[in-house]
Amino acid sequence: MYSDDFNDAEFIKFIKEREIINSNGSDGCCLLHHAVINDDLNIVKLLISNGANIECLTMDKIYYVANIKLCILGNQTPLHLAIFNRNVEITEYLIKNGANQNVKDNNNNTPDELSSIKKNDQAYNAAITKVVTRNITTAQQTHDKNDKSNNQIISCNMLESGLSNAFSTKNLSENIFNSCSLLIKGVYSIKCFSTEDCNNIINYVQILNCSAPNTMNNYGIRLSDNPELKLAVTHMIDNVINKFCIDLFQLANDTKFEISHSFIIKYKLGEDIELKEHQDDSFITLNICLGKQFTGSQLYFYEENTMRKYTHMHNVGYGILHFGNVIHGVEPLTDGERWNLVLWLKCKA
Ligand SMILES: O=C(O)CCC(=O)C(=O)O
Ligand SMILES: [Fe+2]
Repeated sequence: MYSDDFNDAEFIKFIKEREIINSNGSDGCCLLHHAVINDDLNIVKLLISNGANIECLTMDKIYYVANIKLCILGNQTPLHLAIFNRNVEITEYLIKNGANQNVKDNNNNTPDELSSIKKNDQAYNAAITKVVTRNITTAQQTHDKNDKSNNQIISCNMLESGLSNAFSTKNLSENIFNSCSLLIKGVYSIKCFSTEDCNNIINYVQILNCSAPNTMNNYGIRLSDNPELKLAVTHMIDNVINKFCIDLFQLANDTKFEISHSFIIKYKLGEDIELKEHQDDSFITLNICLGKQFTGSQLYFYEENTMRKYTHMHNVGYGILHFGNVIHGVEPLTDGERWNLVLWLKCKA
C-alpha cells in the first residue's frame, strides 16, 4: 500500500510532517489499522517503530463498498483487526509489543473473542474481514415519527410478559439501525433484542405447544399457531426490517416483504442438535438468537463464488440477516439449549 508510493524514509517523513501517524482518517481508521487490514507486516513494524500507538482505536464511520453503505466498527485496535484477518505474524508481533488483549470493540468483543469465534474456520481470510457497522440516523428518525402502530401488538399477555416493549418499533429501530456488521457477502449481523427482551420472549414462548417448525427441524414452534406472536413479528418486519433491508441491499423503495414462514427452532441434546447444509425457501432470512445457554451449534455459511466456509457463533439478542440462497448449516450443539426465532421473507408480488 503505502510502500508502493514512497520508500520507508520518505513515507515516515511524509506522515511526520503532517502529524498524521496517530490520526483517524475519514474512514475511521488510523494508518496502523490500514497496515493491519492490508496484512502489511513491514508497514506495521515501520509505523510502530516511529511512534504509532499500538492501542489506536477505530471510530464508527460510514463508507461505501460496492454500493452498500457500510462503516468501520468503532473501538477496534490493530489487534482486533489482525485476529479478524487471521494474520498470525501480525498478531504475534502486536502481542509481543504489548498490545492489550482486553479492549472491547463496539460489538463488545475483545480480540480474543474474535479469535474464538473463528477458531474452527481456518480457511477464512482477509478478504472478508472488514467488520462494519451502520448508523442510519435519518432513517431511524423517520421510523420514530411514523411509529403509530405500536398499539396494535399490545395485548394483555404481551404487555405483562414485556413482549410489547421488545417488539416496539422504537426499541427495535434503536437496536437495529445503530449496529450492523457485514460477516461475509450477503450475510449480516444485527442487534435486535436486549438480553432482557430475549428472556421475556423465551418465558412467553416456552409454554406454547411445540411442533416441528419446518421440514428439517423437529422441535420448535410455528408462529402460525400463535397469532399474537405472529402479529408482533409482522409488525417488526413491516415497520423496521423492511425499511432497513431496502437501504442495506439497495432494493427498490416500494419493496414490500411478507413473511412466508416464521418459527422458533430449538436445539437440545437428545432432540435436534444440528442442521444439514441447505438453502432457505426465502429471499431473505432473519435468524435471531434468543438464548438460552449453549455451546456449539455454530451457524456456518459458504461464501458465494469462493465457497469459503465462514463459521459464526450466535450471540443472544443478535440476528443474522442472510440471503436465503446462501448455503448454510448448523454444527452440532455440544451442551445446553439454543432457541432461535427464524423469519423467512419474500417480496410481495
Ligand atoms: O441458526 C440456526 O439454527 C438456523 C440456521 C438457518 O437455517 C437459517 O438461518 O436459515
Ligand atoms: Fe436456513
